[in-house]
Amino acid sequence: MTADAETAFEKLTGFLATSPPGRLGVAVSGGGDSVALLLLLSDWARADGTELAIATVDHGLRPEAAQEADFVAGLAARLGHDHVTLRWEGWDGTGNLQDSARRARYGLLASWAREAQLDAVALAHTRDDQAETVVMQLRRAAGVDGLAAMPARWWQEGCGFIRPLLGVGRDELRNYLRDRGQAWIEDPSNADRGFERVRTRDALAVLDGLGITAKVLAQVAAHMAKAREALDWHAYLEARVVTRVDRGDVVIDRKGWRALNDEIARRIIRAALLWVGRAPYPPRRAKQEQLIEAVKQGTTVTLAGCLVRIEPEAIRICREAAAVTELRAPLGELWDGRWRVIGPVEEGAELRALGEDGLRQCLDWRESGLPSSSLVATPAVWRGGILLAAPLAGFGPGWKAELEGGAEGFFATILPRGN
Ligand SMILES: Nc1ncnc2c1ncn2[C@@H]1O[C@H](COP(=O)(O)OP(=O)(O)OP(=O)(O)O)[C@@H](O)[C@H]1O
Repeated sequence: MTADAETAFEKLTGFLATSPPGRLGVAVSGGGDSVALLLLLSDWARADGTELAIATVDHGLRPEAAQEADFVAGLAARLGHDHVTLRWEGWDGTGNLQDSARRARYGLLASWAREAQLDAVALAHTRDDQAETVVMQLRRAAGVDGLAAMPARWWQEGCGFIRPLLGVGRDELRNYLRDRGQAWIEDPSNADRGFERVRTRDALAVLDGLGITAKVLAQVAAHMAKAREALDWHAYLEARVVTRVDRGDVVIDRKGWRALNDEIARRIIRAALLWVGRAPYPPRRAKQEQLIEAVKQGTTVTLAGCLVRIEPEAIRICREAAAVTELRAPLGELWDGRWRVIGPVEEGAELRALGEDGLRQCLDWRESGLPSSSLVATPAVWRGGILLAAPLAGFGPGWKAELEGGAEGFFATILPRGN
């Protein structure tokens, strides 16, 4: 082994030693980083007796993608590992394509891992990717969380993801591949200056001259990740004291919240918005700060699919009715990503928001103790225009609505996610 190969292999082995997976998935695009990861992991797996399974995502966006998947399949077969190509057909033409493709990729990998009963899926992000992420976050005036950049381990959609090469440089991996005589596919978008990441890569070459190397930037990310972990713990412990979950709402004690350190107070509000509003990302920092100012002034506001309602003693964060008006789900499936409604089987019935019309039919809704603004955004069972049940408003015997993950699910979102 060359020096580069040895360092990369040692770092990978050290990373995996902390919690060795029994069956490991590897996400391989065919690019240099992930081909190197595959080769390194294949050597490690042979020595360790671990089973590897390989997946390539074909986003269906470039004609070459199918050939790239075949290239990876061939390599996996040569190394003696199973390979699957996961196809994405879901882009509806709305939103940011890159972002949608990335989210779809993680979704496809997670469901593959769950089905194949893999303990984790490894991705090939390198120290250089980490450094680029830090610089891109600087541009967004990020705080501790953003500068912590990419975590080395995290859990998403029922699947553990790991990035065992975050401590290894891209050049080391390329040298390793050359030494092994292993080809890879160069992604043409890596040279497209239309992408922020490519421009950032060029900027890093300039920063390098100032001693701000990829290694230094990756260290900054590691320091920030430690700080983030401490802040998450602090926020979690305080949330336990000042916050409770009331059905689907998060209710924060106003006095207790006002006495908190600003950063911790912001984290608790942000967690509540994410959990109630189901958004993949929190609102921008400036928006969060405006919201906090409004809350301090005692003004009720809406943000990120939530209604933040000021009560005499509490800040009640509930789902915004307008955000769920169009949501529909068959009975038995999750509604609004978190509610499961259970009751007698009803032909032709579906889940929709209770809404104002529905609430008018729930004569005893006040007995629920929930404000009408919360109730209108709760799940109800409808057949056409007929309301069959509204479990949270006490309408329809034999029905109940349960929160997926329970109230603890909220507190769990504040806990440190792992670095
Ligand atoms: N089409 C793909 N099929 C399988 N794995 C992929 C694919 N694209 C990316 N990956 C995995 O993700 C890693 C990072 O890829 P890349 O840098 O292109 O993603 P990104 O979009 O910049 O980052 P991220 O996915 O974290 O947002 C790759 O090294 C590989 O492990």
